[in-house]
Amino acid sequence: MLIEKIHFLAGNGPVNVYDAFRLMTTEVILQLAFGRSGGLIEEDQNGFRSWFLEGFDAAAKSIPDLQYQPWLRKLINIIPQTLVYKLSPEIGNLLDIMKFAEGSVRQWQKSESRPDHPVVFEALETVNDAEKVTEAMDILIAGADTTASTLTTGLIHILTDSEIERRLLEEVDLLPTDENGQLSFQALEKSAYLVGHPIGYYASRAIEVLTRFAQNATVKEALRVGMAVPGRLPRVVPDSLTEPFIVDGKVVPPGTTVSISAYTMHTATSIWGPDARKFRPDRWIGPQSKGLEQYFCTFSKGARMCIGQNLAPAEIIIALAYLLRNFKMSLRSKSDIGAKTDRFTLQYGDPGLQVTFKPRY
Ligand code: HEM
Repeated sequence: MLIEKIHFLAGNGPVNVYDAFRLMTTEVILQLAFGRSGGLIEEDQNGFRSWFLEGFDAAAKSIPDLQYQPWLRKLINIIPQTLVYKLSPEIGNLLDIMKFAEGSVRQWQKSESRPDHPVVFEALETVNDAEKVTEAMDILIAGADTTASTLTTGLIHILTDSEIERRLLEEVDLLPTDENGQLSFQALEKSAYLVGHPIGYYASRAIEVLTRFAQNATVKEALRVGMAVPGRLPRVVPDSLTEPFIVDGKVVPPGTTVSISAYTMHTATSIWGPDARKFRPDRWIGPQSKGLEQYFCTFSKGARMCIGQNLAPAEIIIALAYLLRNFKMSLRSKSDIGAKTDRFTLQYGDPGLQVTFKPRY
C-alpha cells in the first residue's frame, strides 16, 4: 500500500518519507496490538499527514514533562479530562490516542472476525480492560516512531553514499520476485517445491541473498547510528542482592540509580575507533564484528530490553528492500532533512525527510 501510494505521489515532487514511515510502522503496530488498521496511509490523498501524527507530534512535546515530573502523571489521572485539555493541549493529544486505544479494545471485544496473525490482546485475556489499553498503548508508543526514525536515518545515509546504495541495489535486485516484478517471499517458497527438492538451486541462492540482506550490515549500522532511544535508561540497584554489585572495580550500593545510554556507548571511539560517528556498514562484516555486539545497545540490555528487537529490523529490511527495488531515490539538499530532537525517542522536525522518487520499472 505504501509503495503504491508513493508511485501515485512521485510525479508531484518530493515525498515526506519520515511521515510515510511513521504511518507504516504505526499500521504494523495497530495490527499487532489491536488487530485492526487505522486507515492512516489512505487518510491524506496528497501526502502522508494524519490525525494520528498531528496528535503524536503534539503529545511528544509533553513526554519530557511527564518523564521528569512524576506528580504530573498522577495529576492527570485525578483531574477531569476537560481540564487536562484546557491546561495542556499536548497532554490532551495523548488522551486522544488513549481514547483510540480504548475504542480499539471495545471493537476487538465486539468483533467476531479475527485476523490471521497473532494479536497482543489474545495473550491478555486474563487482564482487565484498563490494563489491556495500557499494554496496547505501550506497544503503540514504543514501537512505531522508533522504527520509523531508524528507517529515516538509514535511508539518509544510504542516499548520501553512492557506494552503500550500489551494494544494496546489487543485493536487492537478486531477490525473488513475483509476476509483477514485486519482491515475493511466497514465490521463493513455491520455487523450492517446484524444482522437486526441498530447496532448489535458485531458491537456495535466493535464500542466501535474503539471509545476507536480513543480517544486513546497513540495517545494523542504521540501528547503531540511528539509536532511536539515545538517552539514559535508569535502573535502581536492588536491595535484595546477595553479593555486592560491582562496576569497573567499584561497589555500587543498593538503591543507587544507574544507567547506560546508547548515545554514549555508540559514539565511544575507544570501542568503535576514530570513525565511531561515521555510518560504515562494513564494521559489521568480518570476524572483528562479533566483539562489537556486546556494545550495541540500541534496544537496551537486560531483563527490560526491547521486546520489538526482532520486529523492528524486519520492518526496516522489508521497507528498504521494497523502496530500493521500486525507485531511484534522491535528496536535493541538506534542507530536505529535518533537525533531530531527543524527546526520549528521537524525532525528526519539519520537513521530515523529503525524498524524490523515480520509478525504476
Ligand atoms: C528501532 C526500533 C526500536 C528501538 C530503538 C527500541 C528501543 C527500545 C529500548 C531502548 C527499550 C528499553 C527502554 C527502557 O529500558 O526503559 C525498549 C523497550 C520496549 N520496546 Fe522497543 N524499540 C524499538 C522498536 C520496538 C517495537 C517495534 C516494539 C513493538 C513490539 C517495541 C516495544 C517495546 C516495549 C513494549 C518495551 C518495554 C519492554 C519492557 O519494559 O519490558 N519496541 N525499546
